[in-house]
Amino acid sequence: MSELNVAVLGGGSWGTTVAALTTRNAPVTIWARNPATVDEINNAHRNQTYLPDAVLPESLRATNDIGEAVANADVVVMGIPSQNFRSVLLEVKKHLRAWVPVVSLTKGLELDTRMRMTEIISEILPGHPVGVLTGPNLAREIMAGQAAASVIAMNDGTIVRALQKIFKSGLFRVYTNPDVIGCELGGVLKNIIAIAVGMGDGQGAGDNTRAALITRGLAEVTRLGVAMGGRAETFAGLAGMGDMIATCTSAQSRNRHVGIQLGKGKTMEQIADEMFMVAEGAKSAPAVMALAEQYGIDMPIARDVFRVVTGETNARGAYRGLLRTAAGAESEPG
Ligand SMILES: NC(=O)C1=CN([C@@H]2O[C@H](COP(=O)(O)OP(=O)(O)OC[C@H]3O[C@@H](n4cnc5c(N)ncnc54)[C@H](OP(=O)(O)O)[C@@H]3O)[C@@H](O)[C@H]2O)C=CC1
Ligand SMILES: O=C(CO)COP(=O)(O)O
Repeated sequence: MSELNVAVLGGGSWGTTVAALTTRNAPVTIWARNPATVDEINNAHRNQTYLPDAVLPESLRATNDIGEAVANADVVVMGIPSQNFRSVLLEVKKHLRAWVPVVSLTKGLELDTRMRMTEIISEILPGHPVGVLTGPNLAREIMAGQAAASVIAMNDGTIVRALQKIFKSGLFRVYTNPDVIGCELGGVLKNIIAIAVGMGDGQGAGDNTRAALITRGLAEVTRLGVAMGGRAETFAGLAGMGDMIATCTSAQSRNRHVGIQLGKGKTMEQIADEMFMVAEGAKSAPAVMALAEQYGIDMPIARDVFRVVTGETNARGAYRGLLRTAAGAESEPG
């Protein structure tokens, strides 16, 4: 057992899962804003809303006092959706000791600024080591005891190895990677492609179509990711292709679910009304398109998802449009 105290912020599906996994290696306090969630984790060792079938470790302590969670933390883990990330981090800043590493679990961009979560951390907490934990990691499956692999990405080679030891366990293999930008963008951008795949699946598209969308999707995600400073090989690894496959093919994916509902003819408003969990791809699509324009990258699949989630067209129209696009060389966009 490590002596490092870990604070996980966010009592949703993934925050709770990472907190539960990490109790195997370190003392963990999870902060959730909802007192009922805190009470349920502390007393019933469950989080029924987000992880209905899971029993949580008794050693996992929950609080809704952010200061209590963070003041003695040696590592802070942020499991907060991207549009709320900054406001929670500003609260963290009031209580955090100097130089404590901050790890993001979040797979989205801030809409107003187009910033990655690690950029927000560096802006608000300058000097703190910053990393991401990311990969093909569907929360419920991991809580059900299925094996999975993930990547902890950080620039500092010494700290990243210490963090690897905190997060890894028998069925949860954690690899290190120095490419923070590539790993983070792999997690963000695959969500948009999962919506596209869902849109096809919702309209009854075939397996060949799904494979084509995933492959061409990965190509456009890689082009933007490399232009923004990520390494091409990262997008062929767990944080890129791995997460793309899991999210684009899983019945558990919220982003793919949004796509399926769009494919069946529902509007984003109807889907959002019926969903209580976050689907980051729908939120981040405008920021992704703005970045594609800024970096001069053609992203036809992401563009169609953007047009559907913003109501400019519907899934049927977008799908027909994709089929009308003339194909060039495989190495080219389109
Ligand atoms: N679920 C998964 O399998 C995986 C998710 N991720 C990523 O992890 C991030 C978190 O997602 P996930 O846990 O799944 O989301 P969920 O939708 O399951 O839960 C979101 C959580 O965030 C909390 N929250 C939202 N806004 C605030 C706020 N302002 N202050 C405090 N808490 C807040 C919610 O609290 P409340 O309940 O009170 O509303 C809830 O506990 C996302 O970026 C997602 O892409 C990454 C890998 C896997
Ligand atoms: O990031 C995830 C799996 O790695 C979770 O995907 P969804 O948010 O689409 O459920």
